Amino acid sequence: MIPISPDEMRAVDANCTYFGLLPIQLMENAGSALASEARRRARGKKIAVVAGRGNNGGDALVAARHLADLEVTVFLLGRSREIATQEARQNWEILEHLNFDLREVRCSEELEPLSRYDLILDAIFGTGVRGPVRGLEAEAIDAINSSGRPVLSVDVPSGLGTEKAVEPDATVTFHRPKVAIPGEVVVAGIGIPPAAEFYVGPGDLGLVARRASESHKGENGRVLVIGGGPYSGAPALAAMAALRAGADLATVAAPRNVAGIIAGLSPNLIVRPLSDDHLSPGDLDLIRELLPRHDVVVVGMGLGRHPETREALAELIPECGKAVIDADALLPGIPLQGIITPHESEFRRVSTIRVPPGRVEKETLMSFARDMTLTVLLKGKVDLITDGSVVRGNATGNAGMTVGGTGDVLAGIAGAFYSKAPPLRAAVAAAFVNGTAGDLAFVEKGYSLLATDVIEKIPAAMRL
Ligand SMILES: NC(=O)C1=CN([C@@H]2O[C@H](COP(=O)(O)OP(=O)(O)OC[C@H]3O[C@@H](n4cnc5c(N)ncnc54)[C@H](O)[C@@H]3O)[C@@H](O)[C@H]2O)[C@@H](O)CC1
Ligand SMILES: [K+]
Repeated sequence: MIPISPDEMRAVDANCTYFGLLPIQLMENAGSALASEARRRARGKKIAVVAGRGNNGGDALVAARHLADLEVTVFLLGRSREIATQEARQNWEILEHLNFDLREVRCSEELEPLSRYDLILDAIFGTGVRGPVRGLEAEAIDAINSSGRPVLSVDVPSGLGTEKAVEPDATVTFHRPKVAIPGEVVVAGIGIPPAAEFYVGPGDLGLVARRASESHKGENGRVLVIGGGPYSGAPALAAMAALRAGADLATVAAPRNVAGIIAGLSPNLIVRPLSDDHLSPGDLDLIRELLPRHDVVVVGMGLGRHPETREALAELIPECGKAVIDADALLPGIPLQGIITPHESEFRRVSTIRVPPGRVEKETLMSFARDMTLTVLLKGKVDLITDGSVVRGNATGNAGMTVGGTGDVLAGIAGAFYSKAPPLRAAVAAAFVNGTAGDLAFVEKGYSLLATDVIEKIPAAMRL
């Protein structure tokens, strides 16, 4: 089984909630699995639960209820009114109502009896531990380690990754192995089906959209859009979407015939006119000047098919660093890198793989991405996103989004996220935000929906 980091696990949990699989259900499953393992290991009836005030403690409170036929004592570190989550509090209150042996611990002396138990469940901290462990929690870790009794850690040994951690006999970890747990590890399923890790949700957004409150202008992404020619709206949509998705700066490099129109569309955009009515090799010096001042290049929308444009792209794209490649830049023979955002016929064109309509299989997409060292976001009813090793699906979006321009919006959002996150995470979150913004716009506009309506809903989609 592939290990999972705390951040990724938090994203899975958040997505489960979005799909209606609630934390209280997962906690019940976790506590039940934990109780089975504890029962298997306990050499006697006396079980001590040492619980912190987060959900890790909550898991162990559930286990205490499942072990009610044994002699269970719960040591809660701190006061019950300080329990941090609704789910853990609810489980504490059940035990209180049912008169379980509950002790609110305020100093480490109250943990001395630990050496008299047959098994200790360590549930002080799980994946939510932050910074150094001090005070009562540190003393409780010492008390567990010096108890001389068998210890079963819940999810991860408490304090793992900090200077002070429990050294258990074994750990029951939930769903998937967590990174870097030493010693014996038992992985317990908690009812999260593979589909809950395949489909994209707001947890994926959490993995890219965090912004440090003290960040400066430019630190949240500078996106250069290269597009336009036959079309003027496409690059403007991509650039506006990048700004709404959190980029600090969006520059559009566009052919001179449309540069003025684009600049007139929004005062938020910086527009650099190219030398001709299409992108040509003569523009490369200007673009090379712009590249170091941007983090990501979003290229292709509305460029048209002039042979000189093709020549310019072939030379330019390998110099772009992080690139989101879309539409008219998706041609065979033009080098690809970073993220590509084809719909199905563009995918056929660029990959030269013969697939019947509606039949791009996950495996085909993955092996193409792997061979080309690319992240592919294949737009469809369910978008498929892969970097060749992981494949994800995005089911947000609606039939109203077949209107022109929504693909440009998606590429712009992907550009904004790619400035801050690795390509797979950026593409996954962009697909979710674009589709969700489209769904919010559809509620108001129905089939009259326009790409600009989708852009206006990006902020609401990002608040999910
Ligand atoms: N969220 C979910 O859907 C699920 C979570 N689960 C459990 O929840 C755990 C994560 O729960 P939480 O996110 O509540 O976090 P934890 O229970 O790991 O710990 C967080 C608590 O400890 C406090 N804390 C953190 N660092 C501290 C430090 N250095 N010193 C003192 N106090 C500190 C926090 O203020 C918070 O109250 C997982 O490990 C797993 O056991 C499971 O119930 C399964 C489902
Ligand atoms: K723990």
